[in-house]
Amino acid sequence: MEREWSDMSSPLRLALVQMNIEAGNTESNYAKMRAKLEDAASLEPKPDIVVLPEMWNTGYALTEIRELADPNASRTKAILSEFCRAHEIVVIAGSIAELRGDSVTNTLYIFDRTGAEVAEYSKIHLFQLMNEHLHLKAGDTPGAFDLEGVPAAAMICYDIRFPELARKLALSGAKILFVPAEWPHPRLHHWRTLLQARAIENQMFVVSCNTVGESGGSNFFGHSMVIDPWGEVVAEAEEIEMILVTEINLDLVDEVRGRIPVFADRRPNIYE
Ligand SMILES: O=C(O)CCC(=O)C(=O)O
Repeated sequence: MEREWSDMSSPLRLALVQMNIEAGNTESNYAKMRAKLEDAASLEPKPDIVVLPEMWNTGYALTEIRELADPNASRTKAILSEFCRAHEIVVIAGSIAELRGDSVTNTLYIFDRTGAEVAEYSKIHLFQLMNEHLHLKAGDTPGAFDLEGVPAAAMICYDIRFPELARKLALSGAKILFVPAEWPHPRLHHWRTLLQARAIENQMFVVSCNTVGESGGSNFFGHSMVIDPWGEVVAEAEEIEMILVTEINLDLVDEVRGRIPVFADRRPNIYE
């Protein structure tokens, strides 16, 4: 019998595609992504959700990003929607550089098992250290969405430095936070600590998918991670191209929230 997503007692099988991205070479990146998606779909057992990293279509080729970005995400949407429908898999489609009118956004799409687009989220906090603010347009809407009955949310890379955004998403009910990223050396310590902190303080699963290897002059360390609502690392990738596979049970969110009632104990009238 087909499993109901709203049946939280069933484990969810996750596959995180940690890959190297060739900055500026969209053809190579689309071809590689298609091959990795097929690899993920052929895993036994088949994953429920496949997660992709940040800006996988272009990498950080920011000075030529207008020419490279996918106009209205149409190429990306066609490929991913068809993949999801064919394999009955949900895809958290990392993010892509998308041309919208005169601007380029760093936008994440989510497709359900029928291939329907569930939600989109554009990165709210642009990373000045890598000049994102000079080339990209920031989003202004938090990424909360419903994944076939599961309250979920997304942030992109640098966004995880902003606990107030994660808290807002948790308060909206999110039990699982997806974080596509292109997070480079030397800040592995920040990456691991911030992801664990977001999981602990909000008592939710954090599922982060990073890129790996040299790209556009930066070195990305991988270490994609799945962290449970206690802050325990359920799975962590190495510094190589790989698909990180694991299972989670969303029941744990309610259990942890029941044991330490952080949300009930908040006193927002004092600090908000
Ligand atoms: O915050 C960081 O250290 C890395 C962020 C980043 O690389 C990004 O947002 O693309």
